[in-house]
Amino acid sequence: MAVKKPGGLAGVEAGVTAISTVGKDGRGLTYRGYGIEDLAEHGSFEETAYLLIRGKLPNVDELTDYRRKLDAASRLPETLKRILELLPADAHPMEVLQAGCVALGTLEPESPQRQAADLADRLIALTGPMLLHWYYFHRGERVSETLAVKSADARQAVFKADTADGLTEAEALGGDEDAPAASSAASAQQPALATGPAASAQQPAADEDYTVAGHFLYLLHGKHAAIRARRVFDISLTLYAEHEFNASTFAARVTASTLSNFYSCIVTGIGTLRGNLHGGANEAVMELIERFTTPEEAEEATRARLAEKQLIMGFGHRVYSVSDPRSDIIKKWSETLSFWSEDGHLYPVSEAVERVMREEKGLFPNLDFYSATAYHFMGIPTAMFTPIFVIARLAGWTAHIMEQRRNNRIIRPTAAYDGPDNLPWLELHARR
Ligand SMILES: CC(=O)SCCNC(=O)CCNC(=O)[C@H](O)C(C)(C)COP(=O)(O)OP(=O)(O)OC[C@H]1O[C@@H](n2cnc3c(N)ncnc32)[C@H](O)[C@@H]1OP(=O)(O)O
Ligand SMILES: O=C([O-])CC(=O)C(=O)O
Repeated sequence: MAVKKPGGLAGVEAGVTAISTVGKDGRGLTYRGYGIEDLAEHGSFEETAYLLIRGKLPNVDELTDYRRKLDAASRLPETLKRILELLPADAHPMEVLQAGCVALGTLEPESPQRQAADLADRLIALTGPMLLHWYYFHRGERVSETLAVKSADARQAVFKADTADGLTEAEALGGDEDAPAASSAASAQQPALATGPAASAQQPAADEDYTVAGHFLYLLHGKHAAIRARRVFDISLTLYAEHEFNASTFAARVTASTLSNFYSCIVTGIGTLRGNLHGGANEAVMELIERFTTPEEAEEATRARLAEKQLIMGFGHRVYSVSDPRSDIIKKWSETLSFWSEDGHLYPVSEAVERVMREEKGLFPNLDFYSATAYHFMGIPTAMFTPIFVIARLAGWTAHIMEQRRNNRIIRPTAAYDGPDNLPWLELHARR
């Protein structure tokens, strides 16, 4: 008998939400009524996280306070550092985050004084430092201690550089560094950088210049990153922040529906995000495309893989049928970053894979596809791509956990049984 393809709950309306809409007309995405294009172009990740968790965009004072709060929350407790240091160097980074999250839950448990929104802020601020502390500890450094001291000065310098009068576009795009590797193409095709945290007219005072994106890149590289990298990283966090009833969010809601605690919901989310059909796809994309040096090679290999019925990671989507609007945004930024990267050829290589997927399968790239090269061009190790997704999605998970708790009923569907029936009892000695 042929095995039926599982339904995977496709098309099933499994609940109600006021947090986001995905795939209206096959392509749209909104967070609490705001279009993803506006959030990515005009907003920052901190504004997005605030919006998702607190239900409204922050005003100037609220944003200043929120950045200050996240900055203060980004210091790792000593006990947590020691726990992270005990984890093996070859542990999976997503398990490091799960372990870190569980450990934090024992050190700073949920309570009436420490509720979901505050715990989410703490985790959003602390997930990057947790990952990088573990990562650098095994390379002989205790990064979060040394760099936390330096970072206050660095942030001042970054702020002054970003807002200084007379900064040319090229200087602003290049931050404190180099010229692009392919400058003529770069100046012709860069998306505008005039908005967002670096250039916003409402930029808070220098000591509130903390951003999750800037802090992560600073801790990773040990120096402040170019403005363009901080901006693109920030945009990617906004794009990754929320996506309705995707698998990890739904899993977190299932955990919330049993009245479990906040940390357990988040650990569920991290475990579900890890798989290659979901968040793990951005790493799988990188592992594939970095094998190719030319578009022709990529095209040939993609066709061969499709002929073998292999999946090409970073393509397709359960809900979008026309395109993933987040992909259009991150694709442009990946191209821009490619001009400054020694590995810039990976952008035309990616385009070649996209071309074949459209031609052969009618499939479009999802957010994970061009995020991979965007992160790679920023010098981020591939193993950190999915953990970065966690930092962003903490905002969406939290919004959903809070929503589930506000109007809860345990999530417990039924299954159609197709196993054996009416078997006679077998005594122990009679079993084979
Ligand atoms: C941020 C995110 O998490 S986005 C998702 C990231 N995941 C990936 O990129 C993994 C690759 N993509 C996939 O596996 C799927 O498209 C998913 C998991 C995203 C969606 O899965 P589903 O909605 O169940 O789609 P389904 O698997 O039924 O695909 C429909 C058809 O397209 C094919 N298809 C879908 N995606 C791909 C792909 N990436 N490569 C090749 N073929 C594909 C399927 O094989 C299937 O073909 P069939 O009808 O001949 O069996
Ligand atoms: O919605 C989904 O199934 C997967 C996705 O794109 C996301 O979680 O961002």
